[in-house]
Amino acid sequence: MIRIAPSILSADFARLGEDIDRCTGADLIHVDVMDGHFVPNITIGPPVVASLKKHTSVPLDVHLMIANPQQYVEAFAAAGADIITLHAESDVHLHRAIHQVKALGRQVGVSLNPATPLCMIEEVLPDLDMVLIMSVNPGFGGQKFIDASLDKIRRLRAMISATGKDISIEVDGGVTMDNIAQIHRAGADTFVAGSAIFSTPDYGHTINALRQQCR
Ligand SMILES: O=C(CO)[C@H](O)[C@H](O)COP(=O)(O)O
Repeated sequence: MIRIAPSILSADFARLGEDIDRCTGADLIHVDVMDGHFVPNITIGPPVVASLKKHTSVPLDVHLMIANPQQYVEAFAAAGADIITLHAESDVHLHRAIHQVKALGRQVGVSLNPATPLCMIEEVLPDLDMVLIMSVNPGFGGQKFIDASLDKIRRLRAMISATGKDISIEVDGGVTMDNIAQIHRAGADTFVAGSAIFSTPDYGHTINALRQQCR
């Protein structure tokens, strides 16, 4: 399975619906929620997710880069998030937060910043639908892929195989036409791409081309 998830962080926020419509062939729409505390940028909240849910049938992959995620999980689930991803660094009670998302009937992911080791999620890995490896320091689009992420993805794929469960590896940050095949070979199956898609004239064509690079 290969999934391409355009990150709307790089879209035109004044034309969000139109930009999403132009993402033909997208498997997920990646929604970056930033609060100015956990990351040094501020983006959007549940009302925008609710509007997107009415606008598109593509599943919404909501990435919470926020402090106190447990406080907001219910609002994002009610707004229509299909996948809710929390940061391991953002909640000391990660097990409780994960099970809060599952109890709301949503798929759950946990994300790790580049400096966070995989052992942070060892105990909860079997409970997850997805692990999101940040391959840039979160907060901004258009950054360069951190090469050390490749080895981290390989090691995570081995950890997941040992669980015997079907858990996705999503990679976010600096994914381009030139490196997506290598990231896929390392073990990732879900690819967030912001500037690589929204800086091109034909988003659907670029999404298809990114997918073809992995074949
Ligand atoms: O989470 C993010 C930044 O924190 C973005 O999703 C990510 O950076 C995508 O942008 P690009 O593909 O341009 O690197």
